[in-house]
Amino acid sequence: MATSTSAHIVAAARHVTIDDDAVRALAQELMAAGGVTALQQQQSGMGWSNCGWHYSADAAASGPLTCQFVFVLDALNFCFWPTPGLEYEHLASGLARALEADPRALSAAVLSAATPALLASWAPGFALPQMAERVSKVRELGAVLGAHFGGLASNMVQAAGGSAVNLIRLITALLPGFRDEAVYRGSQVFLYKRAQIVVADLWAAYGCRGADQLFGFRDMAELTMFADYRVPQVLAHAGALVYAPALRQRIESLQELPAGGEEEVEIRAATVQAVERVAEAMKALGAPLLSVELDWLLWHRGEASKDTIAPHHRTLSIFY
Ligand SMILES: Nc1nc2c(c(CN[C@H]3C=C[C@H](O)[C@@H]3O)cn2[C@@H]2O[C@H](COP(=O)(O)O)[C@@H](O)[C@H]2O)c(=O)[nH]1
Repeated sequence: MATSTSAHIVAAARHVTIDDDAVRALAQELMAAGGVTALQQQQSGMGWSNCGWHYSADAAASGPLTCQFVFVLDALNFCFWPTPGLEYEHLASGLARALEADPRALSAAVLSAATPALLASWAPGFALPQMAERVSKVRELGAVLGAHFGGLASNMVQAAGGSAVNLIRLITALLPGFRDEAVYRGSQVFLYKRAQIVVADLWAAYGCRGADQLFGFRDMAELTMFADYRVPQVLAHAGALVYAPALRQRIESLQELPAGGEEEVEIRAATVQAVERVAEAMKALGAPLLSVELDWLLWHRGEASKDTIAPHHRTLSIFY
């Protein structure tokens, strides 16, 4: 769904285009840089090591805590940029420390009664932007897990029966905070960044299993990349995304783009499409990667270069 609706937008876009020569060049560069092997390294570590988090014991035993952690983390995995220096990994490591201190730290009861003080304790030293919004996202998650799944996100995952698409449908049906949708010139577009990243992070955290195992999925190939603000920054730097001069000027002068506006939706849709095309180009070069795997490669690349390349777009979002 995310792929098809974003394709229509790219065809009609006025502010963003995709440069297919740059797409091919980026694919070649990723191949030359050992993209696939770096990915395999990431896949084993999956960046979890960069959160200083040691729940591999729980994940190896197919425990429920890793799953609970991922759902809470990705319910909050948006819009860090308003707080200088705040990054995803600060929240990830803060949540991990909370769990290590008390395995009940992310129970549905605790989540349902979340307060700004509790969330602040998950990112010590940083003022989380949009705190009221973040508290409501955590309370929403706690209430739904308590009402429908015995308090455990792992029960929600089991209800999806090994299908990533079913899990995304469950998440977006029950948790309004994950309904990352827009109306672009009268047509509905589904981006579902956090709903998809929950599934991909679960898959990675439990060791990229097949559908025959708990926390495994048979249809990860159906997912798109996660339309955030870091990957478009990497694609624009590579010339794969080309912004109209007026838009480029707004982004480079750090002017905010309104959420749901034409420019923001075109950036996100073109990012989804451009990554699909890079994946196609890498497949043609002999490196068949899932869009989610290519996403991680590009995201980690963005983390490494974010302060040296042109700035990312700034939208005060709750979706990414
Ligand atoms: N497309 C995509 N966007 C991702 C992620 C992640 C973290 N996942 C990795 C972490 C451990 C595992 O290795 C996962 O792979 C965060 N974001 C988004 O980036 C944005 C910037 O965040 P920062 O630079 O912190 O401020 C923000 O919108 C945030 O929502 C991803 O993987 N892909």
